[in-house]
Amino acid sequence: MSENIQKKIEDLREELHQHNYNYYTLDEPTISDFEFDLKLKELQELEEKHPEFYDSNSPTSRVGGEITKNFPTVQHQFRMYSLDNSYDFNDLEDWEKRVQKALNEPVEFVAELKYDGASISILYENGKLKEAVTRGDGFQGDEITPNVKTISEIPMQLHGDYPDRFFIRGEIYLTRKNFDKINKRREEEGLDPFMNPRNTASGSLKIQDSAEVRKRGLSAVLYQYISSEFPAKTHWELLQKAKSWGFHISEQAKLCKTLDEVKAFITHWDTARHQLGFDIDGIVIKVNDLSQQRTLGYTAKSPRWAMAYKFKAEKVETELEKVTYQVGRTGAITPVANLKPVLLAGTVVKRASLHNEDIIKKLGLHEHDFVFVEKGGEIIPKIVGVNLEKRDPENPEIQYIKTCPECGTELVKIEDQAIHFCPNELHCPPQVVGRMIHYVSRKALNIENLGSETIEQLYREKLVENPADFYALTKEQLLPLERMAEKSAQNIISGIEKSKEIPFEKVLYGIGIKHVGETVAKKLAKNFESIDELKKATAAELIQVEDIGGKIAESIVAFFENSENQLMIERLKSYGVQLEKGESTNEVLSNVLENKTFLFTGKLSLFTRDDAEAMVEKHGGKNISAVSKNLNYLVVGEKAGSKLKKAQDIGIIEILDEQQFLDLLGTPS
Ligand SMILES: NC(=O)c1ccc[n+]([C@@H]2O[C@H](COP(=O)([O-])OP(=O)(O)OC[C@H]3O[C@@H](n4cnc5c(N)ncnc54)[C@H](O)[C@@H]3O)[C@@H](O)[C@H]2O)c1
Ligand SMILES: [Zn+2]
Repeated sequence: MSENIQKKIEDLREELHQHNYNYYTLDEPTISDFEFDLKLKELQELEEKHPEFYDSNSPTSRVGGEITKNFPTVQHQFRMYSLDNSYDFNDLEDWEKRVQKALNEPVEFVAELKYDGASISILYENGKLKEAVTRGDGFQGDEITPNVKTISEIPMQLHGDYPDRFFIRGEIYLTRKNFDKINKRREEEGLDPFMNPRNTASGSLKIQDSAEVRKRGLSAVLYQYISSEFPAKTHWELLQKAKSWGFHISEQAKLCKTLDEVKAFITHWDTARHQLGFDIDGIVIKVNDLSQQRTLGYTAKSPRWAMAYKFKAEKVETELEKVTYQVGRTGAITPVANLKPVLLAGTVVKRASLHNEDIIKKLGLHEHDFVFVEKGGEIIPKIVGVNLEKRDPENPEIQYIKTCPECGTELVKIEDQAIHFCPNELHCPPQVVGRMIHYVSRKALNIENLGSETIEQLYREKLVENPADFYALTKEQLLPLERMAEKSAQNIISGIEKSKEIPFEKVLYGIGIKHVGETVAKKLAKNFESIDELKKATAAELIQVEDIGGKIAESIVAFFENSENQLMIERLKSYGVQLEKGESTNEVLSNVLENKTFLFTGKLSLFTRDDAEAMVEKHGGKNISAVSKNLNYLVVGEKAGSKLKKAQDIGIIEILDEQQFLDLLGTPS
């Protein structure tokens, strides 16, 4: 019996650890927050009943995030906690009773919107933004100051009578408008859209290049002042002060004298939230008086003086009109449920994604079923169940299609993948267009002004069918297209012309050989002088190249065996596209670093990481991505964190500062 319970507890812990990792580190949760919270609660109850299985590492007693290897690690001077959750008024009333009992005096609350983003702690010294750190595991976080400085709502310089040194905490989030913008751009570049604003905001903060972060257009709201001394007696006053120093605080925060006022606030925002331009996942209720907060204190994971009330995802019932199938630009088939329009979470929903055949089978969908639709963390709502009572027994089960709805080719299903594909890569219309969109995208041939809509039009007019056709286009052919002005036509033509200067490795990525992404293309370009050399290589030879496995090798061979691809390559060559290595890619300055491996960590000030890595290569060395016994040199900038520690532990790795690295190259700085 107790063995069973122990196993159950351990399984739940393991499962929740995995979900934490998906959510906080990968920014790609696989279950809804509600489901996550249910499991956490189940674990909590089991642990309470069985204290013999206590573990301080359990997801019930730790904040779920972690630090990453990509930024300097900073210890939090004041620990960052999570919040206790409640999903109904009963839980909330229980919390209030506990608070009243502990304090035994009147209590006021502040109710605030619970912004759905990523938490941040920012240190200000003498009115200047000094350092911004993520919550991490609550004890230490990633120092991401340059990224946070790109957010215009976070002041670099305060005004008014601010204290000399304090921390301010808040949430970094994305407005729905900026989220849509990002996804529109991704779509134009042929990339998959991001799932939801929360995960995108959190993921954006982890980008290494702050110029790229700036483009994301993040927002911030600040909601907690922390220091060893407080310039006020209540949380509410602190918020007003923070505002006077220049911080963006939530306009909707409300001082509530009673729990009833709090409940009214919650009820109001449960529906009004859909009119906000950003996502909130609940309401946070805090005890206003700071000395009362101190009396209440903290549990292992959360303050006792605060409680989150989380909104449940709204669920509605509607009729399934029919299932249609979309063919993506990579040939992947997505089944889509077309629904009788219904109002859900403030928007009219007509479609829901069904993802793949397995999901349809799992739901056991029949034609014209009445289905339950929910809007969880995802952009597209999802079908979560069927109302069997309303099913007409005459209606047959949904049969998944066997052939491509766009080109009629028989679909294939790749082993251990749930998804069906149309294998007709070269002639299935969405795939043909997808390939051309990929060719012009920023990381490939970077042909500006040639967007996906224009490419679709050109394809419809039968002016282009593969990337080589771009080079035969004339301005006269472009001008009759819808919404095409003289100037934009000219820009497209010059953009195409300019792409002839794009280096070989990018062209190699752009021509769209399956499984050849940016990194593989770079590796190939390094090992083969020209496309002709690459074409001659056998699968066995290709596998000799670092990072090229059997799957990639076979795909490369198959690409060049195809006569249409051969023709396209010859045409690209005749137009002057770079199909062999230019001088810049293999520029060698010396071989002083031959057989030596390098890794850079911390904040570099003499050069950027990209430049440093390029220098290593130009002098015959190699960059590797992790600290291990195979590493010869770790070059450390300011605030190096876990990598430095690990290198010191291994003991045999030479640790250099930036100047010592330059000395090694014999380059005067
Ligand atoms: N779906 C999954 O796989 C998965 C995995 C892990 C966690 N989660 C979700 O994340 C939650 C746990 O995350 P958490 O520990 O960040 O807790 P939380 O999100 O429930 O609450 C704490 C956080 O709320 C934020 N917040 C927003 N507005 C605030 C305000 N006005 N005042 C104070 N804080 C405010 C802060 O960032 C704070 O750290 C779970 O409830 C779960 O729903 C989901
Ligand atoms: Zn097809």
